[in-house]
Amino acid sequence: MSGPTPSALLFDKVAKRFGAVTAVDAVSLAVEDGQFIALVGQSGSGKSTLLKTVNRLVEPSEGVVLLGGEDVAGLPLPALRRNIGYVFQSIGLFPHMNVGENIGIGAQISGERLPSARVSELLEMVELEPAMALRQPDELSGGQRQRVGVARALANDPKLLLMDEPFGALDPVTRDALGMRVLDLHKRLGLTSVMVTHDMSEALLLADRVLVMDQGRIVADETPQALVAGEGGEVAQGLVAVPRHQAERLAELAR
Ligand SMILES: Nc1ncnc2c1ncn2[C@@H]1O[C@H](COP(=O)(O)OP(=O)(O)OP(=O)(O)O)[C@@H](O)[C@H]1O
Repeated sequence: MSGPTPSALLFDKVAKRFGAVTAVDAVSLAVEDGQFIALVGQSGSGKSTLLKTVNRLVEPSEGVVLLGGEDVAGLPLPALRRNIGYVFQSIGLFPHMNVGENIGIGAQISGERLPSARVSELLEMVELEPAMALRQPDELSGGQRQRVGVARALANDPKLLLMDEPFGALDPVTRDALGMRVLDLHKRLGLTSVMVTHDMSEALLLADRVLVMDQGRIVADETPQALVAGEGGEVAQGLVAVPRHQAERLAELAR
């Protein structure tokens, strides 16, 4: 008899200490297949550290992270990272490689070559022209570079997409457009997505589940609807107050 389907991602009492600093403090959490999670919280609350325990850019001091029921600590790093899309703010495109080569870097590391038709398909997914494949990264705008970062993260058809402040450096219009695009891809490709963001309004508008971190712990785990309705406790409501006050001030201007 087979047991229940394992969670897409499970953190079991995960802790990470850097010397005297406890960055992540005994976090237990299950992320189910197809969820879009936003991880919010003030600077230094442990969001990035928790996210990085999944692809083992950070090794936990205690606890385990299970990906589809498998302990990530027991998986060979290349195989683990091939199955996880990872987008981060500084993107990290290789300057001496063109866009197509950057998108295919994962395949190249595995000794394979991403077919140019696949590169074109990935560029179209992020609303870039296929001809962009031949450009160098320094010939792109910041928004275009970040789109290439998303295309690269999706190149190997991952089931899990991790994003660490993916749109943090973008202007608000580009940020909004790319966020909506990623949400569309999340649904269309059947991804499970976890996004770290400072921006509560971005979290409320994109995610179906918002986790609030404070001093290494998850202090709220709510739907956007519940947060907007005032649930989640003090820290969460402190963050929700920012977009709420902005919306009220904008409404004042319209009167
Ligand atoms: N490699 C490291 N060495 C030492 N301390 C670290 C390291 N990485 C993170 N920390 C510390 O761990 C704590 C949590 O950091 P983390 O980057 O996870 O927070 P965050 O919520 O993602 O912050 P931000 O939103 O500013 O990126 C901070 O006190 C930070 O200084």
